[in-house]
Amino acid sequence: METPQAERIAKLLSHLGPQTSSAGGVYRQMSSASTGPNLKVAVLGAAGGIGQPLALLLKASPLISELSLYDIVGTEGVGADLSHIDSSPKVSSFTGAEKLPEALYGSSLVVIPAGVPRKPGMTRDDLFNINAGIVRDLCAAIAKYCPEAWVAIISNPVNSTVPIAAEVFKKAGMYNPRKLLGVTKLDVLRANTFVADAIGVPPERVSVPVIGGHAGITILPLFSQATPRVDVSPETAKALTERIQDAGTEVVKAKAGKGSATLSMAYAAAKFAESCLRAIAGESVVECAYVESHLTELPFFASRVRLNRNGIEEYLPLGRFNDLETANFEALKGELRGSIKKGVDFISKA
Ligand SMILES: NC(=O)c1ccc[n+]([C@@H]2O[C@H](COP(=O)([O-])OP(=O)(O)OC[C@H]3O[C@@H](n4cnc5c(N)ncnc54)[C@H](O)[C@@H]3O)[C@@H](O)[C@H]2O)c1
Ligand SMILES: O=C(O)C[C@H](O)C(=O)O
Repeated sequence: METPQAERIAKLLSHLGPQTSSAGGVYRQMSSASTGPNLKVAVLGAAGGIGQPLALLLKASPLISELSLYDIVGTEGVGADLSHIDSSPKVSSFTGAEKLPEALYGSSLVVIPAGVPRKPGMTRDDLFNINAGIVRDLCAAIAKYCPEAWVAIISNPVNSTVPIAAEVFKKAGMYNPRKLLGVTKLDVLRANTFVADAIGVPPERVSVPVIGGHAGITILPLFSQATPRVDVSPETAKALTERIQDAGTEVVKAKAGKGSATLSMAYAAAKFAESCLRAIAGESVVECAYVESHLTELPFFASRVRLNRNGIEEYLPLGRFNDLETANFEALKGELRGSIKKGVDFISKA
């Protein structure tokens, strides 16, 4: 049952996000679970382009008791602003490394959008030199101060930053691969949107699994497993695949030096976080995520996973590929393997 307060928030903010095929818009989903547990969620990089709208969306979640905002600069202003919204989550703000332990302590879920974004002409891998160290240090703190937390990584290059996190956690002796998730949800939202346009149905009704990784050709949408049925020519399927693979670059170009996707990413991350919180609360939830995996010969791979209170409960089979998907699957392996190795080596050879 929705509480009046949650209902108000849902109404006030519902214009910001469309309904989804699975269970309604992000606010509606959050409100409908208003009787859920009290959970602390930490956002690391909370004052950034993704962090701020993500924090706003999470402030509307009745599943959250404390929204802990952390950044190396400017967190207090964001926190003060959000704290005036009359929704349940209590906002706490922490700036600077010395405040990180307090920001993390007691968290059930840590979402990490900290790090630099791309500028036109860059690949996600070009961010490695800066973001690898940021993710390493944040994960070392998570290992110390909230080792039981679920960790959702947004910082690019995701194909490498998730293996980095895994290695840091292994070194700390607390690694649980079932609770470490690379956020690839934006690829799913994009696939749903572009396919909906192509087949002439509302995007809310479309669900396209996207597997592989989160960079260029490693992003592999599976139209053959979409609902509703995607009946398009091979040429259209190829063009759609390429648009989904290049969608991040499309936004980087359009922002012309002012960063990469922030608003769509915040929306995707809020929905993803909500799925994690629902799972922590005991629901069974299916999401696509980039995780340590044995479904392929690659040690990390994005696929559909079923989440429950312990993290990943089940790695859903990849299913049958059509010819285009088979070719794309073969094509992505080299790049993804290289990105994983680069992340692992960054920690193990340090
Ligand atoms: N996974 C995805 O689908 C996806 C989508 C979009 C962007 N991204 C990535 O997310 C990251 C953030 O993008 P953005 O647009 O929000 O960038 P941004 O520069 O606007 O914000 C990043 C924030 O991180 C903070 N930060 C830097 N170092 C930090 C540290 N050590 N600890 C805590 N915070 C720190 C900065 O102060 C800043 O506020 C980028 O790496 C970008 O490529 C991923
Ligand atoms: O493209 C980027 O650099 C950001 C993000 O990974 C995206 O897919 O939008």
